[in-house]
Amino acid sequence: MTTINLHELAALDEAQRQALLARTEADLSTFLEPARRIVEAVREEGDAAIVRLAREIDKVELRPDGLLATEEEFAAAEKALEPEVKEAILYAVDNIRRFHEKQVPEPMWLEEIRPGAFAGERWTPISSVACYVPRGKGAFPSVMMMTAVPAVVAGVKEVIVLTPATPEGGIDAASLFAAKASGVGKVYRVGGAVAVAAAAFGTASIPKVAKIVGPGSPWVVAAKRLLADHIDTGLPAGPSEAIILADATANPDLAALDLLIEAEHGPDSSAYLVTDCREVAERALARLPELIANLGPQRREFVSKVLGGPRGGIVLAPSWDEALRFVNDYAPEHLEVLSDEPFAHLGGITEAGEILLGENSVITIANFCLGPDCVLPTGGWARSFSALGVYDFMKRASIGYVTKAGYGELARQARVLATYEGFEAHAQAVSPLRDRLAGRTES
Ligand SMILES: NC(=O)c1ccc[n+]([C@@H]2O[C@H](COP(=O)([O-])OP(=O)(O)OC[C@H]3O[C@@H](n4cnc5c(N)ncnc54)[C@H](O)[C@@H]3O)[C@@H](O)[C@H]2O)c1
Ligand SMILES: N[C@H](CO)Cc1c[nH]c[nH+]1
Ligand SMILES: [Zn+2]
Repeated sequence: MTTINLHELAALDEAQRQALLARTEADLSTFLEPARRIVEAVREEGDAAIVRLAREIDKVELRPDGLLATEEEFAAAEKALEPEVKEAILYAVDNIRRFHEKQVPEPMWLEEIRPGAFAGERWTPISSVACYVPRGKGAFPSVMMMTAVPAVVAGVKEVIVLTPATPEGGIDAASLFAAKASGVGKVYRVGGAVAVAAAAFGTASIPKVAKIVGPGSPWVVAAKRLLADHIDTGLPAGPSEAIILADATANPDLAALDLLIEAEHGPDSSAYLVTDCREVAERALARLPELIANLGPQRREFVSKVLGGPRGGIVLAPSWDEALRFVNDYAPEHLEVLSDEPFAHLGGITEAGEILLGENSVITIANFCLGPDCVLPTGGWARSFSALGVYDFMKRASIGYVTKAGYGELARQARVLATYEGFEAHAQAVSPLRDRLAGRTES
């Protein structure tokens, strides 16, 4: 029998409230040291370490020259999959592509900021990126699509995928099919901290890349933290988390149903139903046991651990403002707003990776096929990071152009500031000496 937490916010002191806001990623202490040993092994031994660590950690036999998925494996995956799974993947890829194509910025803009002073920006794709697709507590063709599609839309030349092998040494069939549908052909069987290190340093068979994106277990998160000086590790995406925010008009049964969605990812996930309505809280609480009983043993164990543990359950706020304050302090990865008037609440929500409005906008739909990316900042990082998108696969260069006519005024102002900061060469470069060296009359 699962015990589900009912936290009455008004009865908590500040320390107890802060404890509810904490996430698994806040304490990586048990992962960092072993992850450091893994990273060093991959740096020193390359593919040999990948094979050895796959055997030791994942109990799977790999060949150093067999890490890359073959054409035969892609073909076999396509053959093995049920038509309805392939159709759903193609449908999702289409929506995800449509959404991300909307994000593509103008390649360049240039404005005349002052007479003769032009300034702007040019966007170009990052040259090489690794998409990490988890496969520990389940396969994630969804993450394959959500990472690969924006990379391809952005125009990244070298997109590779890193994903743990199946226990038989293969690669999940739907993930392979999704890679191909997304426009990516290089999929390597390597996972966890090993994969992050391989992307950072490169090995004989895996190319070193400029950036790694994609969510993962604390092993992946720990390795990214250790390797942040070697590779761009992008937005922090760790164990999944969600808040269902429900007002008095919400259907409590749906609130209970949707609370289980992200809680089932694993015991390290976080999930809260936040409401200011006691009736919604109590009716959802009463409904949960039967919904949990519908799940298989593993998912039942995960949701029970989350909803009865330190990072889950129902939060009853003394007012709607307090409910909103809790949500904004938490900065959830996924936020589902259950209300007859969900748009009325949008203005009060300032910190969330994804905001899904109303009872039809179910987290499940957004996780798989609505279009926006399901790779989102966790651990409170939604305060400053955004959902994965085309921008994560591109960078901007500032562009400047000063005409002969514009030069004089800009040079005068710059010389004053350079002199104030004590930069003599800076000042000299825009002094009358420049005019003489350029063979023109003083400006
Ligand atoms: N934030 C997001 O956008 C998002 C999206 C999807 C999934 N997720 C999260 O990603 C995570 C996926 O985790 P997962 O476990 O399913 O897959 P994973 O691929 O991230 O982790 C499995 C790998 O971790 C490594 N590992 C496992 N045990 C280890 C040990 N004892 N020592 C060293 N390495 C070890 C292994 O290499 C293994 O292959 C989940 O927490 C899920 O909630 C987040
Ligand atoms: N909820 C995950 C992001 O936190 C995405 C996902 C994919 N499959 C199931 N869920
Ligand atoms: Zn999910």
